[in-house]
Amino acid sequence: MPEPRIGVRRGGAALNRSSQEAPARKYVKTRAAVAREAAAAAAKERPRTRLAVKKLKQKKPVIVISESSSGINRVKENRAKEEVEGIMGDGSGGLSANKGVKQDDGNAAPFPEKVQVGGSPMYKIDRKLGKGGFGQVFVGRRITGGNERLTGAGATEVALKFEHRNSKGCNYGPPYEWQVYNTLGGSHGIPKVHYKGRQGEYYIMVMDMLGPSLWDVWNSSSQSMSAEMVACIAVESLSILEKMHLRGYVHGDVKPENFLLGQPATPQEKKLFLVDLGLATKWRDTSSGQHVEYDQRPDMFRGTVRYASVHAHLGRTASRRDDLESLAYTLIFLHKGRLPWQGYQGDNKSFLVCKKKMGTSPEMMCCFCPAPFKQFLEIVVNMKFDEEPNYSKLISLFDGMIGSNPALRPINTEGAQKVGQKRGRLNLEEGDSVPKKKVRLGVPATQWISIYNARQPMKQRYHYNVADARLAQHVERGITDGLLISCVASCSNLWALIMDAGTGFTTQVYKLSPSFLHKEWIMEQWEKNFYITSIAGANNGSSLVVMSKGTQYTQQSYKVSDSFPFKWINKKWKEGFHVTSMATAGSRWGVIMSRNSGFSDQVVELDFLYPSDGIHRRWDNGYRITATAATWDQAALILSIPRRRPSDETQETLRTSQFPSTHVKEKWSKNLYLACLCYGRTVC
Ligand SMILES: Nc1ncnc2c1ncn2[C@@H]1O[C@H](COP(=O)(O)OP(=O)(O)OP(=O)(O)O)[C@@H](O)[C@H]1O
Repeated sequence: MPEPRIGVRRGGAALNRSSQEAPARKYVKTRAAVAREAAAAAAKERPRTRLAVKKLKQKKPVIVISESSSGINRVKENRAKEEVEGIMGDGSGGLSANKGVKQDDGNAAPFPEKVQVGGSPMYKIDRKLGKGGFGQVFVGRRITGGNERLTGAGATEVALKFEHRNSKGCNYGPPYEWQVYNTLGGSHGIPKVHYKGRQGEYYIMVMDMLGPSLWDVWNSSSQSMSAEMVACIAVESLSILEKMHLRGYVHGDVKPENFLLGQPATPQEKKLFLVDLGLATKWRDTSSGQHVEYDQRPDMFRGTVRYASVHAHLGRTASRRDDLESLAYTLIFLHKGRLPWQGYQGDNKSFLVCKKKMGTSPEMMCCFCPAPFKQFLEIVVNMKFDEEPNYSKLISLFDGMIGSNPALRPINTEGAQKVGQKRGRLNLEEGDSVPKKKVRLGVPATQWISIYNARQPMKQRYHYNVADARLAQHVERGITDGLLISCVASCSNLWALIMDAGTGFTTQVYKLSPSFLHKEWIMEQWEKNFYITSIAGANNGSSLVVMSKGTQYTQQSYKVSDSFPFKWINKKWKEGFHVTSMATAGSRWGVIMSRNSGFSDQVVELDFLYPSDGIHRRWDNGYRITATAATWDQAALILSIPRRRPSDETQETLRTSQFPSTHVKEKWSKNLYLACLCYGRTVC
């Protein structure tokens, strides 16, 4: 069966080494970054749905500790009851897909017998051509007007795409897809829409009638396609995508079901078309001509799980690279007949598929495929968010696999031929003088991630490989020397402890406990006006929680869950909370959010490897890393904009296989101090 898709209509280069040490990543403010910050500041004046940070009245606190089945909170105001939020251990958030948006209109209003919309001829509805998650497509046989033509507005047979007016895609009027067809319809490889309008309960689009989809062809040819056939598909689909991208759109749902051939026994039968523009989005802003801004919302998935790019799974803003990654999976599927992540089921299917995509090296994925498949996959999965694809080069990869006589090719490749003639084919080595770092190695590795901030000179101390029994003596010695704990972490069930003189806290308590996290103790301390300032969890499930007095927090809430709790974080952001600490214990996440955190905005970077590209983009927009945590599978970084900007915004990151003891000393000599620390997945 074709793979269902999920979606709502309308809508860094990491390491090229396994567990070796990574060089320092440094934020240096360039002129371009300053300009981008100014643009971002201007953009902030526009309404944003992202964060609505309400300023709370700073009343004299009345402590109410509230607990319900839904969460653990410390409320420092008289508004306790309405503030109780969060579910401990419900596993919400993470990579959960945006389910339930597809409408099965099985029991919707009956389809009319005849259709006439937007000045079209009258059509009688004939056989069904196909059904997707949003619409149903029928043959429309013209019964008035027109002439005996096979194609065009007066064609005797057209395709009629129906979408029920109550379907999710039509909440705000006609389907969003109509708008996209207005711009793209009739351009190379996109069918033309001749008429559209509403009739009764349905929005109806009258378009060129096409033939079978590539999925149909694959299915009726013993579920495999020859390398030459797939190479032709690659060449032509790349030229279709190139033209679509040139017009500022990404398709967003590239898959075999959405590539249709022309009608059989017509001159179009070997021509390739791309349909279903309902998930298309703009990668380029029409008025400014600028690339759209980067963002990641890990709970936002649009597309079809089997073919979606990893970035789409992770909720990153769609860009040209995503169509190409989906095309790579489409081509491999058509040739090999299977993708390694088929067969996953259940609630966390999207997470498991994404993990498998990340964990399968291009070599593994393309074994038994001709070399261009691997080369293509490698190029597209290593592309940056706003990188312009080198379409000619990508087409060139497959060119050599295709017979030289165009008339004998199983698929027309006219579009690509034109592109090729115009530009001339590129030498494959061209532009490859600087080898790109590969992000997907298929060799997972865990490392320390350490973050350093520029600060006034101060005393800082670190301890690592600390067993439970030795923790107290380190802490006590630190306290005697005027230091308090600023950060804790864990690796191999041993603790790492950072103590310094610059925390601003007045008093501190901490608790080692066999559970993640010790609710009763936390609530007791909340009652005494302590707030959680640092947490760590060990693989054996134990935790170290540090709570302090003298913070600026006015309210605190925490959540423990089995997947990264983005949904909860997003909800708390809207209530004015920000993430102030984060940790993992095995595969569980623990996130602490506080009110009055001193941040004006916050974002998340979550990935199956260290998300270099995303971090650099956030840095350029004024964000700095303020919390990190990682499991064996994923690394998460919280980046925030402080309300009061420090005079020196320098931040550096390091990834090292050993605790970065010598590096820390080097950083100290440059007045850079450890600010966050975690151990977990950084390479995939
Ligand atoms: N112009 C056309 N000519 C012939 N068949 C078509 C045409 N457009 C669509 N179809 C058929 O109808 C099916 C559903 O169409 P389409 O993909 O546009 O609907 P959808 O509801 O948006 O699907 P999806 O669930 O993929 O979003 C296609 O897979 C194809 O088989």
